[in-house]
Parts: sequence; C-alpha cells; structure tokens
Amino acid sequence: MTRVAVYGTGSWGTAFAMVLADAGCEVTLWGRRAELAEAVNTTRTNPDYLPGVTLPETVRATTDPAEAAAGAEFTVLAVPSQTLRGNLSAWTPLLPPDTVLVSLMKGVELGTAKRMSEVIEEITGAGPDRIAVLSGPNLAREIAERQPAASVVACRDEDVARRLQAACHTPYFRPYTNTDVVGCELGGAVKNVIALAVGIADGMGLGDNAKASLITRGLAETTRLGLAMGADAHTFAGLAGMGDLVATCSSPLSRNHTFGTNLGRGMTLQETIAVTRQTAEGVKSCESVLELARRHGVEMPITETVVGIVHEGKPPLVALKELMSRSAKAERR
Ligand SMILES: NC(=O)C1=CN([C@@H]2O[C@H](COP(=O)(O)OP(=O)(O)OC[C@H]3O[C@@H](n4cnc5c(N)ncnc54)[C@H](O)[C@@H]3O)[C@@H](O)[C@H]2O)C=CC1
Ligand SMILES: O=C(CO)COP(=O)(O)O
Repeated sequence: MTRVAVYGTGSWGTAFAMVLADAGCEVTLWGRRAELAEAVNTTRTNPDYLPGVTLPETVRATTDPAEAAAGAEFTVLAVPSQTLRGNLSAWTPLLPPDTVLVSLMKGVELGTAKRMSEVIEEITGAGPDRIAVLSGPNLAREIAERQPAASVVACRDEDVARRLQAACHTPYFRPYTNTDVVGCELGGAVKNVIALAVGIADGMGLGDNAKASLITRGLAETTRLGLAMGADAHTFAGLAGMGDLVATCSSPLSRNHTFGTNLGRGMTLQETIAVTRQTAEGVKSCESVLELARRHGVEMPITETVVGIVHEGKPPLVALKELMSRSAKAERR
C-alpha cells in the first residue's frame, strides 16, 4: 500500500487525504491541534473544516510530524502559503530521503515572491524531480462529498507525475499530468486574486458582463505573467488555468470570492478579515503577484486594482472607474 503523509488538517488537506485513501493509499494526516486529530481518529470526521463528511478508516491523524513522515512515498503539503517556510524548516529533517513533495497550496510567498515549489526546493534541497504540484478546479467541500472533479498533477519528471496521478485517481477525482509546474502554480495563485476582483464586483452589484470581462481579462494577465516566467500558454487554457478560475470566480464556496464580496458590499478590510475563518490566499498573494509582474515587466491591471482596494484603502467605485478608463488597446496586447 502506498504510504502518504498529508500536512495540514484544513479543508483541502483533509479532503485530499480522503481522495488518496479512496484511491487505495494509507494516509497519515498531520495537524497542530490534538483535539482535532483525536476527532479524526475516533469519530472519522473533521468537525471544524468538513462537518458531516465521514473519512475512510485508512486516514489516521497525528500531531507528531515524525509519525506522519515515516515511510511516506508522497509528502503532501496543505498549510497556508505564508507559513510553509517555517513549517517545512521544522519538518525537513524528519522526511524520508526519497519522498516526493507535493504542494496543494495556491499562493506566492510575501517578501520573496517565491512560488511554493521554489520554497520547497530551497528548504528541503529536493530537486525538481521530487517536487510536484496539484492544482485545478477543486473546491474542497465538493470533493469531500465525492462530487466529480478533474485536476492537474505537475512535475518536471513526467514519471513522477504519473505515479502521483495513480495515487490519487478515483471514480470521482480525475487527475491529468503536466510538466509545467510554473504554469500550474501561477494559475492557482493568480486565480485567487481574480476571484477577489470578481467577488468585489458581485458585492458592488455589478452584472454578469462585468464578471465575464474580469474572468477573461484576468486570464489574459495571468497568461502574460506566465509566459514571461517560462510557463506554457496551454496550461492557462487548461484545468489549472481557466478551469480553476471559473470554479473559484463562480462559487459561493470560494473563500477568496466571498472575501471580495464582503469588501464590495462595503465592509472594511478589518471587518472582512474578522469574519473570514479560513485561508483566503489572494489577500496576501496579490502583493507578491504584483511584485512578480513588476520584476518581469508585465502589466497586470486587475491585480493592481485588487492590491489598491485590499491594501491601500481605495474605494471600489474609484478603482472601477480607473480600470475602465485605462487607455484603449488591442485585445491581444
Ligand atoms: N479549500 C479548498 O477548496 C482548496 C484549497 N487549496 C489551497 O490549499 C491550501 C490550504 O487551504 P485550506 O486547507 O483550504 O485552508 P484551511 O484554512 O481550511 O486550513 C488551513 C490549515 O492550516 C493550518 N495552519 C494555519 N496556520 C498554520 C501554521 N502557522 N502552521 C501550521 N499549520 C497552520 C490550519 O490549522 C488548518 O489546518 C491553500 O493554499 C489553498 O489555497 C487548494 C485547492 C482547494
Ligand atoms: O482553490 C480553490 C478551488 O480550486 C478554492 O478556492 P478558495 O481558496 O477561494 O476557497
């Protein structure tokens, strides 16, 4: 039986642990809180993040990172992007030397503007053949209910991607392989920023034309950044690009979309943070994405607008006016 360690008992870590177990793996789920690990082991549920979902017997939880790591063929990381560096520094000495590190995270580190695979490489010293990314339209709650979804597993080494694909392929979860790690990571991180923009528009009461325009131009600016960073344009038309963007921008389950909606309705940033219990990666990553855009000389007007509203207190109506009155241009530039 393939042994897998999943670090992070939040909604996606727990739901993906279930996917792995349904695909035939033996999974150890690491979490910080003893009472939550105890609840998983005794009631087979994660009442804090996925109430009402029964987890398979082959998912066991622990608060001991060494116990989780032992014998793991895959080490899956599902903590907030901004805490990964600290978490992984503590776990690295415990990891099996050949384990494949799998990022489920959709953020870019603040300060360094590093993608999660870059942070993993820097901290663990693993080469690109041992670092994989899973990304796609994968709202955790739907997957925990075993509703059908497709996804992408990306690794520079295609054989490793195929091994991971086999480890998480179930009748309701269909992963495709890809070797474009940069594109998959950027697709996942930037769609959170665009989902904030769409949420703000929804909260302001704007219509479906505005939403479709933001999604489409959001994908255009994501692709521009990706191409400047060496990604493959096809990735952005796929599940980790367009697929995830559409799911996140249209679903009330999305934390980023909901965060934006609250801002668009007139809540302050502090009020919005106070009512947000879970990780909304775009709130911090919008600044890192903008930093990447500047470094690579790429225009990302929607990302810039989100940073203005979220971090600089720009009123959404003013931001909208500025976005709409930018100089006219050809669609493909
Ligand atoms: N929830 C979803 O539908 C999906 C989430 N993701 C991504 O997965 C990643 C994790 O997201 P979720 O599980 O949804 O978040 P969550 O907010 O549901 O859970 C986060 C988990 O990280 C833990 N955590 C928080 N601070 C920590 C720290 N300092 N050290 C260690 N652990 C800490 C929390 O206790 C919790 O277990 C994010 O990057 C997110 O973008 C990706 C696809 C789907
Ligand atoms: O990444 C996701 C779906 O693929 C989840 O989006 P949120 O983090 O906005 O909830």
